[in-house]
Amino acid sequence: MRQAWRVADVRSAEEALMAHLPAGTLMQRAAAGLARRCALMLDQRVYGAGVTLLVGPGNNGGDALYAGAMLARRGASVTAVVLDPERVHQAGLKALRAAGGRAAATPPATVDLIVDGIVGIGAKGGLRSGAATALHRTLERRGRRGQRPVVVAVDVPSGVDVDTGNVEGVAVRADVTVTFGCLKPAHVVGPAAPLAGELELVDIGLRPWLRTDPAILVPDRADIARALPKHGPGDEKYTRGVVGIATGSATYPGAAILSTWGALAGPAGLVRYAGSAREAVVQAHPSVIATDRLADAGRVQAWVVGSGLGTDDAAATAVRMVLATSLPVVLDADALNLLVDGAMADLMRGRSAPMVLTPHDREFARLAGEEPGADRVGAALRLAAHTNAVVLLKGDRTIVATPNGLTYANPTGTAALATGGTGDVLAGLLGSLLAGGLRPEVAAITAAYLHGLAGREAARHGPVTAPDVAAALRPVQAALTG
Ligand SMILES: NC(=O)C1=CN([C@@H]2O[C@H](COP(=O)(O)OP(=O)(O)OC[C@H]3O[C@@H](n4cnc5c(N)ncnc54)[C@H](O)[C@@H]3O)[C@@H](O)[C@H]2O)[C@@H](O)CC1
Ligand SMILES: Nc1ncnc2c1ncn2[C@@H]1O[C@H](COP(=O)(O)OP(=O)(O)O)[C@@H](O)[C@H]1O
Ligand SMILES: [K+]
Repeated sequence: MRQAWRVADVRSAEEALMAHLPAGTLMQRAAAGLARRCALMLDQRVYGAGVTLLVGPGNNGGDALYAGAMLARRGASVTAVVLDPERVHQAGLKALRAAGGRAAATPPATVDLIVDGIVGIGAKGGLRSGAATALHRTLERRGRRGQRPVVVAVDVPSGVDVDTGNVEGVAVRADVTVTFGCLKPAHVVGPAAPLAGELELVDIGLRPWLRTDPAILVPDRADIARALPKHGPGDEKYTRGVVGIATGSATYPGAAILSTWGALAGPAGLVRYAGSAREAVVQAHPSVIATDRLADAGRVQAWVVGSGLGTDDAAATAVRMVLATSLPVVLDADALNLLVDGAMADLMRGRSAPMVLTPHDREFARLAGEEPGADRVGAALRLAAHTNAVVLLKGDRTIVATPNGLTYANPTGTAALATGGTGDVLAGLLGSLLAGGLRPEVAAITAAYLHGLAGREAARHGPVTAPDVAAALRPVQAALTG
């Protein structure tokens, strides 16, 4: 599990660590890691390479200057575009000059590599106009072979909000971000996350000094493989768990087919369907046991209710019946819209069994009374605390937040999933994982992770539809569990 810490926690840890080290040690460690990655980005052809440092007024600029000095010593032609000469890191600039580098007001003609040292964890808002102009000008330059310059961001891509991952205004889009000590939220959530490009974490000895809980957890393949239930010779369908699906309708049978499809790709031993799309579901999935009425559905270990259900009386009755059980529940799409009703919301808040709400931004706004806004993690945590449910807030980097303050971010998102019906597949899979006995937050992040992998897998074969995503869920799990 990768972990991200907020700026205040990083600063406290840095202070504690620095008290034990000679001045400047941390910056030297950071710069060495940065220079090593820059050389790699130049395919180790450092001699003669055109390197432009964009240098802001703080320590982020200092990192860039020391790394630039190391590259200059290896024969690179290094130019520092200093944005605020009065506040530049003087010792760093001196080191660069001593190594044969130079400072200039504008970038040189040839730029193979841009080092973004404009601003790091001291950033406020989007890039200011001077920095934005220097960035754009440098990006217009070309390298020795006429190629566009590679962009390496120092710590974070400049211009992003480090604690929330929000981006307002101009920000750097990096090919690689070399960060120090630990990841920060902007690397893993919000519109900032894709701007970081590939992430490299340089160990500067900070980890033992990070004494607070991380703000965000990011699972990797091994975490997800571990979380998936293992089946053995003693298992039969009921021990694996049964998932009940109350989605879709005669008007929207597709939602029912897609959510049962997602459920069938999960660990549950049996999928039951209850609703007015019964015939269509059985035709599409012969292994599903289907009834018209929820009351006749039989025993399950978890329910999925919502997508394609509509918001009429029958839909409200289905949601109420599911909420009245003491089973884990996934509330998706129309179920979320019905929760806006006060009595229904009270019913939800009064439950003690696990619940997962799976809103996209508009559903979130209806439920919470406002859009998730700039701080998506904060917004998801507030809704989770208010509803006493795990909240899976969909997006490019889907967030899972728990009522007791834990946050996960999914790293496998892909824009290929931004197509009708993929959310239904996700809800079904999530229900199957709940029925399989996973804790709700683990089920939620596991579902999001697998769903993202399936989206990526489906996209390898062309434009993606929701059935493609459902069909890819099994092969991606097979690849994951080996
Ligand atoms: N503190 C430490 O021990 C270490 C810090 N390191 C580096 O130091 C950085 C933090 O340095 P600082 O605290 O000096 O802060 P920064 O270098 O991130 O920012 C400093 C200044 O940038 C300007 N600025 C803020 N927002 C801006 C914007 N949107 N557009 C243009 N300019 C803006 C402000 O004048 C601000 O004071 C880290 O990100 C990392 O790169 C590393 O050297 C590792 C060790
Ligand atoms: N721009 C995007 N990039 C990556 N993933 C996205 C994007 N937009 C939506 N998604 C994902 O696609 C899925 C869409 O779900 P949802 O909005 O409920 O669609 P539907 O109701 O059509 O099934 C979610 O898993 C969401 O995280
Ligand atoms: K930066």
